[in-house]
Amino acid sequence: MRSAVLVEPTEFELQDRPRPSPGPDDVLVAVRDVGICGSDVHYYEHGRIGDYVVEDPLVLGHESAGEVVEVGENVTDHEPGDRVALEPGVPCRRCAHCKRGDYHLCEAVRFMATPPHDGAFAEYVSWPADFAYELPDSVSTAEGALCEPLSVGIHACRRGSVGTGDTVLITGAGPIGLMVMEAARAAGATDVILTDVVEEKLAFATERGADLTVDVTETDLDTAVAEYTDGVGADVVVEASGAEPSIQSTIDAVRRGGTVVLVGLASEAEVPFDVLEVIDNEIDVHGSFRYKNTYDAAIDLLADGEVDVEGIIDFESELEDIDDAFHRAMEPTVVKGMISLDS
Ligand SMILES: NC(=O)C1=CN([C@@H]2O[C@H](COP(=O)(O)OP(=O)(O)OC[C@H]3O[C@@H](n4cnc5c(N)ncnc54)[C@H](O)[C@@H]3O)[C@@H](O)[C@H]2O)C=CC1
Ligand SMILES: CC(=O)[C@H](N)C(=O)O
Repeated sequence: MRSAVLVEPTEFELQDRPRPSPGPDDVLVAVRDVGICGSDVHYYEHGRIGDYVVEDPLVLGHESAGEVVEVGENVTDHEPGDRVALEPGVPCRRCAHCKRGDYHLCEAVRFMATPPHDGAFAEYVSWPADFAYELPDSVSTAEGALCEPLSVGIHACRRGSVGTGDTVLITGAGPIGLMVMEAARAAGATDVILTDVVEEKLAFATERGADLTVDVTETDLDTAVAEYTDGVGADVVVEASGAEPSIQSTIDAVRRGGTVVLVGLASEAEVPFDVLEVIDNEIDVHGSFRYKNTYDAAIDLLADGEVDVEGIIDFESELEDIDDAFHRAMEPTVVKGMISLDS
């Protein structure tokens, strides 16, 4: 089968690898659509993210969906022809975190495209059947693939308890910030503010329904949020840029008693944070790591037309053009590139 393998930083090789055989509890999926995530681009450029280092050739891609072509002998809930979205992190199912339901925090998780585990830029993937979610006819496989970043958005909104009538400030209008906006709207937020440092990203956020956008290179965020909320502050702030000044700004922009959710990964682990403001204003600060139990919700929201994920796709490329696709994905105004496979 055709596989795009990262053999060195900035070097993909198209290899012919053996087609995997599904284990007894697995489905074999013919991959149809895979999103290019910022983390794929980071591995491509630098060969590592923090402690995760690409030491051996690696297949990238963890936002994927396709068609089931074979099922293992124990699989009863899928059959060939089903179209499925693949949840990319499979936990051990036995550790304390898994047993208490926090399977996304499993330290032995096998997460696609995180070294040493291969991802989905390949013709076929064999995957545990219970981490393959059937797509209804109305949901495309491109949308199925984008259930992954949408899941990050849903989990972040759950972590922030976003609810009806809330004003939500999202810092960073990349794919994750935009998916947080979709999830926040679906959770009942009535006012959504997005920030960025790239004008085109903010224009796109406005097109997609942001009530207010703030270019933080030109406008003071505190002042803009205070004006919009009559001096109260945002109910929930979701940080989705990873930029240090943006992380720091969350504390001033949230209302007293409000919630800050940190999603963006800072390039340095230590970011100075005003602890006294957190205490004085009784601000809840939550980390948000990937997601758990979000795929069913994501698919239902897509099927009901409650969220739009396909609108963030800038371009689709074939597996053979993956090098070009990664270069396009690096352009600052591009939100989402996809790799599509036909057979
Ligand atoms: N916690 C988790 O489970 C996950 C975290 N992430 C992280 O979330 C962040 C966002 O992911 P993507 O949208 O894919 O990244 P991205 O890089 O495509 O988007 C980030 C956006 O933030 C903007 N930005 C940069 N500096 C800013 C500032 N000072 N204020 C406001 N906006 C600023 C950029 O122009 C860009 O549009 C990244 O740090 C990524 O690593 C992504 C997936 C899962
Ligand atoms: C941090 C990422 O972008 C990636 N989706 C992951 O969950 O590892």
